[in-house]
Amino acid sequence: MPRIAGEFALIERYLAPLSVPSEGAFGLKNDAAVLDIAAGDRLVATVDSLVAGRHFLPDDPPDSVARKLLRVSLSDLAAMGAEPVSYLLAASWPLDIEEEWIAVFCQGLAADQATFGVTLVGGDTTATPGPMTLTVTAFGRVRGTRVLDRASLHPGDDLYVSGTVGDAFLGLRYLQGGIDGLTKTARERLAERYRCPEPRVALGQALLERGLATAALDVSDGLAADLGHLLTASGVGAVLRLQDIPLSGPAEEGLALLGEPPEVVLSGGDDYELLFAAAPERLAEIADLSRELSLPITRIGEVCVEAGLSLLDAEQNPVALKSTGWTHF
Ligand SMILES: Nc1ncnc2c1ncn2[C@@H]1O[C@H](COP(=O)(O)OP(=O)(O)OP(=O)(O)O)[C@@H](O)[C@H]1O
Ligand SMILES: Cc1ncc(C[n+]2csc(CCOP(=O)(O)O)c2C)c(N)n1
Ligand SMILES: [Mg+2]
Ligand SMILES: [Mg+2]
Ligand SMILES: [Mg+2]
Repeated sequence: MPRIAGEFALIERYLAPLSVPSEGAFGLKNDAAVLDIAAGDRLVATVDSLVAGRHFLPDDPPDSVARKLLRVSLSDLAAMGAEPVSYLLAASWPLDIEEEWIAVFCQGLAADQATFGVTLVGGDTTATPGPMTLTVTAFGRVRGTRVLDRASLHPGDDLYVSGTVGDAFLGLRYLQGGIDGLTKTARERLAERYRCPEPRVALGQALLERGLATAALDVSDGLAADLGHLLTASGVGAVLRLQDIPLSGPAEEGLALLGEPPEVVLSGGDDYELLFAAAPERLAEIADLSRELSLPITRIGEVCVEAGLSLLDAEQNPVALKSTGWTHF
């Protein structure tokens, strides 16, 4: 007895309703989607896959898996300064998946489509004998020719990060049974930050529109590793001040219970915060933007001429990192 009514019944029942706002999706009944793009705009495209057991936990709630899936791609659009528009979904469902799982997964997509103003325009459905693998290709737009990129850092630029760092990493450690004694508030907050990142879409667009950032990216692998990508792209180095790295209360609680030093948050990853550089004279405008968006934006260091990343503690002593971030191989 198949657990699923059938491939096309699945598409029609759960996925086609998500495509309704887009004429070019043809109700998910055509060979491909047709995307409108206004004269003078440019399309920004990004793709990321999430694999069960590798990017999310197999028992994570299906609606939060959907939201994380969409949000990690929206975070890449944010890092480019783009406005999210639409997305494709390629889903490889395990052979024994329950239809109810997919129904709740699609409710998560619907909720985030409303939150971020995006529409499903197409995709692909397969079954797999392996772990669930979900891929979103997201499309965004920018007006004109400029985007935020990774390669325009200048020595003397300030480095900033949005939000707080390390919550998702500590959330994963907690969900894997690795932190005992967290308060209920901290447990909920850290788990939520792991399961459902907040793509900084408004921040990315504002940085681009106001010409504030000289380079930007979103932190997925780990702040230190991702900063390394920025530095390499521009052929410069950076100094980071450990005491300025923004930590949430729950993250401080988690670190204290683990007995681990604060610098572990720099390599944890899954933050999906924006890391960007700006000329020192833009400091006040960045503070204004932070207030406008009700989003902390913290200055954590400076770009320098000497290559490499140097991390300093409160006494200006160098701190060595055991790892800079996540890599798959
Ligand atoms: N298989 C691939 N084919 C083509 N380009 C790829 C492939 N894998 C990665 N890239 C490109 O390499 C660059 C770095 O990819 P990466 O996945 O690290 O970026 P990201 O999506 O910002 O980070 P993350 O995947 O950790 O969220 C991107 O420009 C991406 O498009
Ligand atoms: C169950 C589980 N174990 C480990 C991690 C940590 N992790 C996996 S991939 C990745 C970088 C971003 O992915 P990618 O580079 O593939 O886009 C990170 C930080 C997790 N999220 N879930
Ligand atoms: Mg990627
Ligand atoms: Mg990215
Ligand atoms: Mg990565």
